[in-house]
Amino acid sequence: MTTKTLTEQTGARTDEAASLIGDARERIDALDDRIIGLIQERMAVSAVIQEARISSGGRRVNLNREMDVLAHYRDALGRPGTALAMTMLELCRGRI
Ligand SMILES: C=C(O[C@@H]1C=C(C(=O)O)C=C[C@H]1O)C(=O)O
Repeated sequence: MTTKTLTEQTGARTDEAASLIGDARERIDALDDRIIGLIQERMAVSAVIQEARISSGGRRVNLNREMDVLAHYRDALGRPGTALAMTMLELCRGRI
């Protein structure tokens, strides 16, 4: 097995930049772990709401609420925020 140098792994052209990128990527990996954990927590909370609504005779999906969630993400992150929220809603309530 050949081990790549940090410079090869990062695409940087100097050791200084490679070191900075290596450190920053560790932070990104840690942030991604937290984001994934938060999404999983959100999925569990969303499931509780959906089950309560279905048990009460209602529907799984509530489109008015989903519009508010989409607007929240769009206002914070712009147009890509809408796409992100749509993916997250699909994770939380499945495809409709
Ligand atoms: C969680 C709910 O149920 C569903 C899931 C939603 C979500 O994950 O944000 C939003 C609306 C509903 O389609 C809710 O009504 O709040």
